[in-house]
Amino acid sequence: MSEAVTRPATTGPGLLPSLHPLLRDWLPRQRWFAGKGRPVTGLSLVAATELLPAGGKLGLYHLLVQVHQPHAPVQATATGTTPVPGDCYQLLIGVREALPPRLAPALIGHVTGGPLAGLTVYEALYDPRPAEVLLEALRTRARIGGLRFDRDPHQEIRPGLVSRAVTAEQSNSSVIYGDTFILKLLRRVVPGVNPDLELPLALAREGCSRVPAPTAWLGAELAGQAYVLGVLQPYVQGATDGWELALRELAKGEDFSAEARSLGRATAEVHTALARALPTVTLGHTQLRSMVDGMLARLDAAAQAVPVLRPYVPGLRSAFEALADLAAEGRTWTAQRVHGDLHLGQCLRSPAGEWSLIDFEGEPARPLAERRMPQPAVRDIAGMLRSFDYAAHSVQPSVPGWADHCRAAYCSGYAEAAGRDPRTDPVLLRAHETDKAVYEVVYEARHRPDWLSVPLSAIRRLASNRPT
Ligand SMILES: Nc1ncnc2c1ncn2[C@@H]1O[C@H](COP(=O)(O)OP(=O)(O)O)[C@@H](O)[C@H]1O
Ligand SMILES: O=P(O)(O)O[C@H]1O[C@H](CO)[C@@H](O[C@H]2O[C@H](CO)[C@@H](O)[C@H](O)[C@H]2O)[C@H](O)[C@H]1O
Repeated sequence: MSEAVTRPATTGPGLLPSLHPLLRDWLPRQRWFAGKGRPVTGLSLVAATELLPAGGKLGLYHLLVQVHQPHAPVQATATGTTPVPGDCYQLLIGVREALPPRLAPALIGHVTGGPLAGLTVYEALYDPRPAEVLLEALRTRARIGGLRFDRDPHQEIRPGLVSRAVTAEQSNSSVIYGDTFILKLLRRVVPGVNPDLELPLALAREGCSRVPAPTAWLGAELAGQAYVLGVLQPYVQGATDGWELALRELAKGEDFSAEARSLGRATAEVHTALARALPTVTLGHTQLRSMVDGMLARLDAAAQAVPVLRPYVPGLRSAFEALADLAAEGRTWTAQRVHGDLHLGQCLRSPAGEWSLIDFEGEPARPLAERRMPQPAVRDIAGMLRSFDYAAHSVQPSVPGWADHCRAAYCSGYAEAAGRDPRTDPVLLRAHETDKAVYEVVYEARHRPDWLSVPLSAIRRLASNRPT
């Protein structure tokens, strides 16, 4: 194993003031920027680490930048609504005299003053040389300034793997190395244990092969708090994600239920391994009441933010109250760690037909503590059921019964592997599907307004308690 490399931090005095106007304009335009719709009034530098000095042909800075926005967003949490301070984002900034044409889409701007005056700054992750610097730091378990690069001592990283960008729509940013590894750099970062690393590591310890085992990771220690900043994992070569595959089959009018059934089995295997690896709890009346209160609070916050939801609020509330009623009668449920944002896009099918699950970050907008709480496994099942519905509603002409067949097959596959069928608890399932559809309404209103009609059609069904 190679020795850990330690280099001092260089925080580049005056760095942020010179980048400030450029980043202020550039940040809100990024797909992963979570504070869309509110002006950026200022930025502050949380940490800056020089990875390559700007004096050379290419300068490279790792930055953690806090973004100030007016009216701190109010987020619905399990217990109600909580104001959130300015979000902190991870940036990898390259500095060159001029950008080669292939990097034109990565341009952030030209610096006019300060230590970088006259230079061009750009988003460096998709430039092979900076991406190589990150891989090499992971490979050698480097310590650079406050950054900590680490890796599983049992997994080797070959030096010199060539990088390429992931072009998919993402909440974070990823780069692929030689079709061997994929590195995800988290964009909006928060202190604490991140489930995107925590759960795959726990699953690897359990010997669960449905989730790529983390090879290496990077983090930082800031003001006594640990941050996870990125995870490197094996790249599933030639994989197609479930969303793409489902749309392909839909376009041909083909049934997808055999795949849905194996996805159900894969989900159940992951849940079983998670329940073995990490603590489970029993949810009684008090815990259920607080879970339902969280769902109600998220619904209220969603209806405030997206007015078109308002007529459905009474019907949607009844889905949640029905669950609280069962708890009041003495029913209990088991809760465990779950994926938290499972949908077809989080499922990868290898050319051999094996399904893997990825992206255990949970719903990015939720507080970390909430994402790490044990929850009924049906939360993930509800996410997948919603996803079949999404796929069916996103094509024209629609294929009658397609989503219903997938949903039924998925539940059957789950039951085969887990020994329990989620359909035997319809009240729990409806409440979670409703919570997910409410989340999707907010997500689409914020990120893809053209898609709003997709979750809204489910909202109408769930509010009137109609079957699919
Ligand atoms: N292990 C992997 N093998 C192959 N492709 C992957 C792997 N992990 C992620 N991907 C690809 O990268 C995309 C983004 O990954 P994901 O973890 O979902 O990021 P985000 O949190 O930004 O949404 C996925 O949709 C998938 O296409
Ligand atoms: O990017 P993430 O994987 O973190 O998830 C977010 O974006 C998803 C869309 O890219 C969003 O998923 C919704 O749309 C999907 C189709 O594009 C659909 O399959 C999902 O069922 C639906 O929820 C997800 O909710 C959001 O957290």
